[in-house]
Amino acid sequence: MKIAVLPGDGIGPEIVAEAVKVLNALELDFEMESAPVGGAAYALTGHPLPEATLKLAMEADAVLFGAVGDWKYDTLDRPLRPEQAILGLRKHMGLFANFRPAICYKELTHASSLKPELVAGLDILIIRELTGDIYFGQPRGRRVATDGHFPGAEEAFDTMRYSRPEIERIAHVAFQAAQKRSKRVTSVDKANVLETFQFWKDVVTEVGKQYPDVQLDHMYVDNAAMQLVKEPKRFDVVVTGNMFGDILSDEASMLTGSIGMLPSASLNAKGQGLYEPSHGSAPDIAGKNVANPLATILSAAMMLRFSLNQEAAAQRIEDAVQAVLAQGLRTPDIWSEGTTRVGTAEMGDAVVAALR
Ligand SMILES: NC(=O)c1ccc[n+]([C@@H]2O[C@H](COP(=O)([O-])OP(=O)(O)OC[C@H]3O[C@@H](n4cnc5c(N)ncnc54)[C@H](O)[C@@H]3O)[C@@H](O)[C@H]2O)c1
Ligand SMILES: CC(C)[C@H](C(=O)O)[C@@H](O)C(=O)O
Ligand SMILES: [Mg+2]
Repeated sequence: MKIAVLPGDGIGPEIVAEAVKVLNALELDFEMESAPVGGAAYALTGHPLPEATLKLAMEADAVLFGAVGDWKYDTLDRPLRPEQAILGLRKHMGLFANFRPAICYKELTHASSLKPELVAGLDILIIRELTGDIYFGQPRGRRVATDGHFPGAEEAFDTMRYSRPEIERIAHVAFQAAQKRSKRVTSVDKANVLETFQFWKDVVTEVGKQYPDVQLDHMYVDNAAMQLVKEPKRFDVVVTGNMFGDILSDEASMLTGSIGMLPSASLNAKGQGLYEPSHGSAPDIAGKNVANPLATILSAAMMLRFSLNQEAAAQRIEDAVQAVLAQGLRTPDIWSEGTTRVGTAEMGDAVVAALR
C-alpha cells in the first residue's frame, strides 16, 4: 500500500508531519512518499501541481494532503496559484464526493462558540459535491459587458452548472451514507432563485424514491446557514453543491470547537481517496507550532477506513484523539480555562502515546 503525502504550504507541513508520526506509530505495512504541492511546488518548479506530483497521487492507494495557499501568491495568474493544485487533484482524480463529518467531542462542548447544550452530542455528516458547480463551470472570465446594468463596463463572470449524472451520483452517496446513520438527508439548495438548484432539487427528489427508508427534506441554503447555528442537531446527512458545501462546512466546523477539528475525505468512483483537513494553510499561524493537527490526524483515520481497508487502525486513531482530549490537552484554538495548552508537535506526540 502506498500513500502519497502532499504537505503543501503554511501550516500544511507541520500538521502533516504529526499525521505521518501517528501513521508510522501504527506499524502497519505501508509506504509513504512525499511530493511538493501548491505554493511550495510553484517555488520549486514553477507550477503548483507538477506532473510528478499528480502522477504520484494518481498511482497511490491514497493521498494525504495538508493545505495549499499563501497570500504572497495571490497576485499570480490564476492557473499558477497554489489553490489550483487542490482543484486540479480533485478534477484529475475525479474526487466528486467530499465527506466532512462535524462531530463535537464531549470534551470540546465548551470550546464551541455556541452554547454547550446546542452542540453536545453533535454528529453531522456534510456531503459536498466536489467537482462541479460554479467552481468548474465554463465559460468564465472577464470581458466588456454588452448588456446588463452597465453596458460597456468591465465585468467578470462564472458559470454555475450541474448535469443530471453529477447530481444523481452524489445523491446516491448521500442516501447510502444516511442508511448507515440516522436515515435522514437534508438537501441544501437555492431552488427559489437558481435554475441549477431547482434541477438539483428535482434530481435529488427522484433519486430519493429509490431509498424509501431514508427521510429526505429540502432546505434553502440561507435557511440552512441559520439552522446550523440555531439547532444543529436537527441535521443528520446534509448534501449540497460545491460552493454551498464549502461555506456550510466551515460554518459547521465551529460547532465542533474549531476548524482545526474538521477532517475530510474526497472519494472518486474507483474508490481512490484524498484526505485533508477542511481548513486551509492558515498563513497567520504557520511555523509557530500552534496549529491544531487533529483534523489532519482524523483525516488519516478516514484514509485508513475508506481507502486502506484498516478499520481497526482508524478506530485506534479516533480513540487516541478522544483520549488526549480527555487528558485535557488542547492546542490554542480549542483551549479553555482548566485545560492544558500544548503545541502542534506535542499534540501529535500525545496522540501517539495514547494509541492502544
Ligand atoms: N484545501 C486547501 O488546501 C485549502 C482550504 C481552505 C483555504 N485554503 C487556502 O488557505 C489560505 C488561507 O485561507 P483562510 O485564512 O481563508 O482559511 P484557513 O482555513 O487557512 O484559516 C482560517 C482561520 O482558521 C485558523 N485555522 C485554520 N486551520 C487551523 C488549525 N489547524 N489550527 C488552528 N487554527 C486554524 C487560521 O489561523 C485562520 O485564523 C488561502 O490561501 C486559501 O486559499 C486552502
Ligand atoms: C482552497 C479552496 C480551493 C478550497 C475550496 O474552496 O474547495 C478550500 O476552501 C476547501 O474547502 O477545501
Ligand atoms: Mg473551504
